[in-house]
Amino acid sequence: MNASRQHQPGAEILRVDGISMRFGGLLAVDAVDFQVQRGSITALIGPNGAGKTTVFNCITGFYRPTGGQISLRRSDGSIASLHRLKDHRIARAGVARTFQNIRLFAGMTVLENLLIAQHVKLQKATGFGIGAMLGFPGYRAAEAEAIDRAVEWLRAINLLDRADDAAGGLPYGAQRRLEIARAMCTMPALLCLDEPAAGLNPRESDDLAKLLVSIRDGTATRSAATSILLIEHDMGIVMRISDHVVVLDHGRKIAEGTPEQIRSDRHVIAAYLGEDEDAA
Ligand SMILES: Nc1ncnc2c1ncn2[C@@H]1O[C@H](COP(=O)(O)OP(=O)(O)OP(=O)(O)O)[C@@H](O)[C@H]1O
Repeated sequence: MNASRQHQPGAEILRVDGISMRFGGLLAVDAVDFQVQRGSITALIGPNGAGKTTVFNCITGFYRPTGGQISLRRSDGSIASLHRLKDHRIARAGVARTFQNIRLFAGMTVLENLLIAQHVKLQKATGFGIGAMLGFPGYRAAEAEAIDRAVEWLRAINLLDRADDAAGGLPYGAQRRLEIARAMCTMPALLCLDEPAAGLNPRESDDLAKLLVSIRDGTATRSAATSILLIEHDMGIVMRISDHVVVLDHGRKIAEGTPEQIRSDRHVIAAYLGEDEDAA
């Protein structure tokens, strides 16, 4: 599968401008810039401790960056300044994420996990009022839509036959796919995935790669094509599905480009081999 595509310059959905994050005396992220093009898969890679998760946490509002700006350009052209928003507002602005460790509601069913992800949309349908309890038509319509969307995603991740099973009882690879489906049920403009292939066997990794490409292209369900930013250590997946790769080392961006460019970049090779660059 050669998933890489060309993109129009300036069609970015996310712009990260010089963000820095300091923890006491440690500058974990140092003036990092990059963009995510609309309809692309962008991978953030780098050795352990490079600052990838910290950048993610700044984008998704878990940390407020010490410096710099993060802007999300929505499809209507409006811009959300993510560095100024709290995490729940960032989610509402159209950014969904998954975590390194699976965070499903293990005791709830597979279907319930996908419905609960949509509670904000359901609340909105009744103006965050009592309409849900009274069964107002607006709420009923939104509820039917939420179920349809959940079923579509269950089909896309091959878990329709497990809809009523407890999420915690699914095999690990299926739980990872369910997490992604749960994030997609919020209909994000940008999907941020933190090490989605961690712990997967080769077949599960292959399924994941196909799922991510179909999310990018909008062919997984009837929902729109969705831009993806992912942190991933599995270089097989990164090189196979990414349109653009950004490489961090010691909190700084050391390279970016297509998978082919990154594969042969001497700074990247040196960082992964742990060599002193001057000696490389
Ligand atoms: N909350 C925090 N408080 C203090 N230091 C932190 C905090 N979070 C991260 N760090 C430090 O910031 C640096 C970057 O960590 P980060 O987790 O962002 O790296 P990473 O590239 O995601 O690494 P990995 O691939 O191992 O997950 C590390 O030195 C880490 O110890």
